Amino acid sequence: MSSPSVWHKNYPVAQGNRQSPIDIVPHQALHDPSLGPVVLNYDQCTSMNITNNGHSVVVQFDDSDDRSVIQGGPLDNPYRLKQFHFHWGEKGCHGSEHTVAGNSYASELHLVHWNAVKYKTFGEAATAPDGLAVLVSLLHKTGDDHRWLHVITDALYMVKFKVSTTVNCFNPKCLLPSSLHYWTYLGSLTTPPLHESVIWIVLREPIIVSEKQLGKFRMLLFTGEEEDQRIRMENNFRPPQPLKGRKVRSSI
Ligand SMILES: NS(=O)(=O)N=C1NCCCN1
Ligand SMILES: [Zn+2]
Repeated sequence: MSSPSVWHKNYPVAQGNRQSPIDIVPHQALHDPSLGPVVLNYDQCTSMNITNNGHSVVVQFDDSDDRSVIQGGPLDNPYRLKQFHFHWGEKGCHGSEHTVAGNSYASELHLVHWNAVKYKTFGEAATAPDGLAVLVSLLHKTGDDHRWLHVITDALYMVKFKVSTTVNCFNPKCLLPSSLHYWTYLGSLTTPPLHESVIWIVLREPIIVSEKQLGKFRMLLFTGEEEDQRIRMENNFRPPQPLKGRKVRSSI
């Protein structure tokens, strides 16, 4: 994938008014008492496979019905879970896309949902201003393993190259922190085509992961087995973008 600094050449919206990620400044966020809790109804068995798609590792879900949805919070409809994926760095505490008061985390989990009430397909929703909702878990590196992340990190060796393997009955609720307090703002996809179609819901509390678990993400490759070059998949994060007058609201 090309560098974020040149994306605007092919995707002028990269310099738009609601781009993501952003730096979240907690004391500048507006507490909005009308913001209710986000409600997650993730059916256990809609996960299907884990894929190295050449720029991240993605767990896909069966989104043919409303078994796994998010609703409430800033959302006017239930949004259907389609996939989750991660962004990470090459070392230390860099790798998240959103930052909090200028501080980045080692990695960031994106749970991608689409508004199947208003739109017929994910593709259609992905170009609509209220089409997508992405729930974010920030991954903080300390010493301890995350007890459930190992289910994903233990499968990564099977998708070292750009391939896919099955993942059954994985409920991503286990990758969220105990508190569902969040910041929310209107933004975009953080990868091309950078559509300005995402309602972002960033959970305030990070989850704790270990260096060993992060290391397993970093041994993934951007390249396929048949390619001569072996390019490690790391630093697949876009840096914070200008706020352009947007307001970030807080649930608490
Ligand atoms: N990092 S992101 O904003 O979630 N970007 C995405 N691009 C395509 C499909 C889903 N998500
Ligand atoms: Zn993402």
